[in-house]
Amino acid sequence: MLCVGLDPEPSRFPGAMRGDPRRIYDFCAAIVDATADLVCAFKPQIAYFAAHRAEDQLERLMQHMRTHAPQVPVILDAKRGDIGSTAEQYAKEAFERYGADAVTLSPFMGFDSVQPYLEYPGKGAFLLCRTSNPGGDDLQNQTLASVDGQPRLYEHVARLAQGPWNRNGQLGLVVGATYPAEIERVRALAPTVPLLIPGVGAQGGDAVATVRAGWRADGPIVVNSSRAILYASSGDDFAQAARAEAERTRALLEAARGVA
Ligand SMILES: O=C(O)c1cc(=O)[nH]c(=O)n1[C@@H]1O[C@H](COP(=O)(O)O)[C@@H](O)[C@H]1O
Repeated sequence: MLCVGLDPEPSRFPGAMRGDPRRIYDFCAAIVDATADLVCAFKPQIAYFAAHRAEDQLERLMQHMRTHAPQVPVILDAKRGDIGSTAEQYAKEAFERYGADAVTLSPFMGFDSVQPYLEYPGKGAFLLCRTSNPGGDDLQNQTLASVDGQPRLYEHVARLAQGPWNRNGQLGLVVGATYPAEIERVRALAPTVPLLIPGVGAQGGDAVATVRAGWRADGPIVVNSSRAILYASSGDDFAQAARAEAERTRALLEAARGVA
């Protein structure tokens, strides 16, 4: 159930790497090598690469993961969302340029903004549903008076992803570990779609409550932790420390599933 998020921030790199954006690949590859046998996915966040003009390092990292951890799917966290013709370019970027297995998307622009990603057989898209940040409330918790039953916006997204939008079983949903009650609600509405759940670790989400609310034998969950694992140590033992933190988080998730 554990996904390690790859959000490289050079100012937090250890030792001689600190502050050097040219070491983004080296840092992330070391984390990948140290944790690959513990995880069900890796999730590189594209902004952490693009902000440093390090897209070439992201390409190398994607290649590294394919070669050294071919069993681990890679979710490119890009949170895209645009009209169909532009979405086609974003889909090409995610699936052809970077070779990602899945991508994160904002569903705000509607089904035609999601459809181009679904043209890639075997690839997945996780739609933002109830995000981990406090401001997620501002729109996602609004009631839709025009829809039957007057659901909240995030509940409507969950229904669409479980039903009419999920034409080939390629959709999943993003729900924050910081709101377990809402994870439970999403699970009731979307019992079988995979849930990507960020927010454990640095954002303080409850790993045990997350698993109890979201995990089902026929409904997988992918629980992401980024900073708590990446920066578990600021010393030269950073990769070992990342592994230890990943083991600790994974054990918590597994224990919670035992009683789920
Ligand atoms: O789509 C995401 O991955 C995402 C959705 C969400 O609701 N909250 C959220 O934190 N994320 C991402 O998940 C990661 C969380 O990082 P940490 O808080 O360091 O574990 C970041 O890359 C965020 O961009």
